[in-house]
Amino acid sequence: MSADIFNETMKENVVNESFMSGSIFNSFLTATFGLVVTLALYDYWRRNTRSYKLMKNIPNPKEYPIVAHSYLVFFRNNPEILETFVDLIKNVGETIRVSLGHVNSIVISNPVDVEIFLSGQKHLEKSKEYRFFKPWFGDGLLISKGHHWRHHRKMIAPTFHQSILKSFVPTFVQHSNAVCDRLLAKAGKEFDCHKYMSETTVNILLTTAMGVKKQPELETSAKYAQAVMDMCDIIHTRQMKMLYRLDALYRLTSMRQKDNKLMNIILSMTRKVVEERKKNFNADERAVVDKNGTFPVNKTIKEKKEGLRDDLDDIDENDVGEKKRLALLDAMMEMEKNPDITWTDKDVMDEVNTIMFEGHDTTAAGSSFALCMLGIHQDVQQRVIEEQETIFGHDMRRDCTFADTIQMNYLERVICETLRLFPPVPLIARKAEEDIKLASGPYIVPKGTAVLISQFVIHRRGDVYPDPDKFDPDRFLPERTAQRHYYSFIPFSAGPRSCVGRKFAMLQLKVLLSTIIRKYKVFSSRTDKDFRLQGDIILKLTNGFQISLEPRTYA
Ligand code: HEM
Repeated sequence: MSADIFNETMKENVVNESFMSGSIFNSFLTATFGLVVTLALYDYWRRNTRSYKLMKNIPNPKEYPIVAHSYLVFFRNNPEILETFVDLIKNVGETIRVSLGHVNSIVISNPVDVEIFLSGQKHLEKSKEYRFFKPWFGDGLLISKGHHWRHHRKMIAPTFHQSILKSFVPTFVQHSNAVCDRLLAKAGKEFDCHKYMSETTVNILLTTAMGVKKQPELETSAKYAQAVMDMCDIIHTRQMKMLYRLDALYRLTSMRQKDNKLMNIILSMTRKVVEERKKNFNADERAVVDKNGTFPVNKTIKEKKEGLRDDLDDIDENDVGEKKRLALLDAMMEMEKNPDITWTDKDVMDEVNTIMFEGHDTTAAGSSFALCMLGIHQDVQQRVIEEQETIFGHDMRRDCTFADTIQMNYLERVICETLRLFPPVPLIARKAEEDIKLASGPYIVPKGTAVLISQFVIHRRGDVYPDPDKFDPDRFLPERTAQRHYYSFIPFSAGPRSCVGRKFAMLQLKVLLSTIIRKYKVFSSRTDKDFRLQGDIILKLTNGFQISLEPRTYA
């Protein structure tokens, strides 16, 4: 190659390169300009939606263009999100607007507003955030809507009739005794009681509502319970973080692979339960024959304030007389066989998955928090044991009966106070079915908005509960309860869509705690100021439910 040709080629290369880099630069500029214009248009659109304009006057934290309030959750982990949320309500107000990008939600914490959304038949649909449960619960009670929900609620609520619950008590006792035996190995040491409580509550559900006959392997129950907790962590992250909300992006993440593995563990366990029950199903053998129809607790139910009554109260009061009654899974098997009732295999699986989750993780958290509280507040524990002594007399080791639980008024107050301070479900959400004016202020909630109701925040309102962080079970003395707005204590939600298992939960908690407390003195080296709370679907302690136990001795 001659020098001239070489120089020419070099010149051409330089020109080409500078042309190339110039065109890359131009493309970059065009793309950046395009992105800025698109984002500006998006922000203009976001601020001009009907929903945004109607909610503009609702107090809210500092809002940035495009991301709006998303920055509040961007770089925060789940425990930090709960803290941020509580601080917001303290600093911004009892009612706040939170906009994650263009998705506007309202957080309400005044009981008069809460009543609007929970009582009555209007706002029964859950907000869009519940859709992340769909692969797990299908159309189960917790997330279903419309006619499907009404039909299922009507069929399932009677399976929690008092006569069925009464028949569960010996099984509650059996599992409570079994966990006490296992806890003996931990006596004198500090340990996390949550694992023990969740194994127990999983096994209780399997052997009561699900009718499993063989005592389940503890390892299987523990694996299921852990998978449920990890899955809740994932769902909570998807609810809070914009990037994980989009299915297309979520599919590309490593979280999705973990999600698949966890769902496998969860669904294979519930599938096995249903298959086994189908093989051994005999309705007559399992039926509870209810001859009495009514129990003394009905007195309390009748005295209950009108605003808090729900279908469970109606069923216990009105569905009386001699009847054969079936527990949940058996009742669903019967419905499936009945040509007059629409009930499919999928309906059975959806409800089993829903109730296995709702029924165990909540009571595991409730009992673990209660044990921590008893360990911290020795004076309260002393009153609990004195009440147990008046009920059990000189036979503190005997099994607890349904009649005993009715006399456990102080223990019931301890459970209520625990659920007030540490509601296992710290937040629920409904979809506004029409434009609604709030009762507490000049605010409009537009149709379609997600209405977030935080039990955690409502239960700690200083104007409703003086010295709100103090653990004081006597707040639940009937005369003190009567002075509060009835939507100011809603651990089980309230109204037509309240927790269908609330009576099951209260009975189980009484039997479990009464059995443990009669066998062990509970201690804690912490105070509740040391608690590191995490509110991902079910309230937990990231630093563990640490307690220690000492066996009680009786003469
Ligand atoms: C301390 C224990 C419990 C607490 C604090 C609790 C709390 C709640 C709350 C707050 C809701 C409303 C959820 C929402 O609107 O998003 C709910 C619904 C529900 N709970 Fe519970 N729950 C407990 C125990 C149970 C048990 C033991 C079962 C079943 C055996 C159960 C089954 C359900 C079901 C099926 C729903 C959906 C009801 C519907 O939408 O019609 N829960 N629970």
